[in-house]
Amino acid sequence: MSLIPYALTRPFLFGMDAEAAHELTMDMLARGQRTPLQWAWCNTRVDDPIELAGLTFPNRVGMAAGLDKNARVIDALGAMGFGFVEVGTVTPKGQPGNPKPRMFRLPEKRALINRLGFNNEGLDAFLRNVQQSRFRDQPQGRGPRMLLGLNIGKNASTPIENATSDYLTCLDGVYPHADYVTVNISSPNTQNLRALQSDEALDGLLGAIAARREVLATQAGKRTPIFVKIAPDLSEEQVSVIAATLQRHGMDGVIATNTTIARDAVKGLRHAEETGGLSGAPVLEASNHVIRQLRAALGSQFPIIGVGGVMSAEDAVSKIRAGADVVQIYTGLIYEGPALVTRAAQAIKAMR
Ligand SMILES: Cc1cc2nc3c(=O)[nH]c(=O)nc-3n(C[C@H](O)[C@H](O)[C@H](O)COP(=O)(O)O)c2cc1C
Repeated sequence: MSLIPYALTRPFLFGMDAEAAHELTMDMLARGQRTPLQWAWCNTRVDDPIELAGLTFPNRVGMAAGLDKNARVIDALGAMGFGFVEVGTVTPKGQPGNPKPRMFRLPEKRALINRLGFNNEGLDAFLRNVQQSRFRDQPQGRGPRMLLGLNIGKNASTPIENATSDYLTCLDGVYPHADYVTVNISSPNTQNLRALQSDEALDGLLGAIAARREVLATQAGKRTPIFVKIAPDLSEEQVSVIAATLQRHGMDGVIATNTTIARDAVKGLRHAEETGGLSGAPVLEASNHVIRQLRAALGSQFPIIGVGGVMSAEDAVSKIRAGADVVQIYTGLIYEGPALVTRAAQAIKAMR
């Protein structure tokens, strides 16, 4: 168990602007990781291994993308007991993202709205950080190690017609270093990005990615699984077309879902009308609905990573019941702290 209860830390962090609190926490995690300070937030990793997409996940709770966009604190997050940690979204070149303020708390609904816009230091810095992480050095004989997912996107300045080229640049870079790669086509904060989820665009993008993966697999001598991350704001028709396209191109899994642009659940609240993606409790049902549709369309064997609104152990269980094989958390970590990781992983383990 961690030494400092999050109940003591949270009021301090919530007293600050949301992005400033994020930056402060990231700096603290970066300084403390791989040192005795890590005891402040570490949890024993729940041992509940599962085979998925040819990988052994040590348990079924992961860190969702977007918290650690530059892959700075992989080891700190690993110490929280996650079975897998996804970092990024990284873009080929560094970029500042949207003007601040661009991250808002809606505490009445345990939610966040963000329009960060893939602020990150770019692929080279990202890969240097990934290579400095030490989580793969875990001694043998202590169960399967944590897995690392690397999440890729496109620069804001790249016209959408050239998006494929950005994804391929990132894929080339991250491929040898990833346990899995996530193709993020569902952020609401990069203009037209979500249009890549539509039939022809998706077909073209995934065709190119699948072809490049064959080349990379030969070069690297390993076949790295590729997951595709989708939005919750899709019709049933769109979900079924996406499901068929993923299978046609031999993708290894789907991550459902990203943040939502819907606001019905938060109407009237302070910040509710801010532009961006809404995450946390209000997105749980919408995400679970997409997961149920995906499971029906994809059959029982296709890997589904469920994400969106996991704020409690019960929410994590609801995602598995909806058809997810494993789950990820972002906003729940902000509201509940690292102890949620263990609680969720234990509750899922108890379902067996
Ligand atoms: C501040 C913030 C930044 C995010 N950045 C990314 C990102 O860069 N790439 C990505 O794939 N998802 C990103 N996400 C989406 C999360 O990974 C997740 O899919 C979404 O927030 C729903 O999960 P949650 O309700 O547990 O937060 C971000 C979410 C938040 C709150």
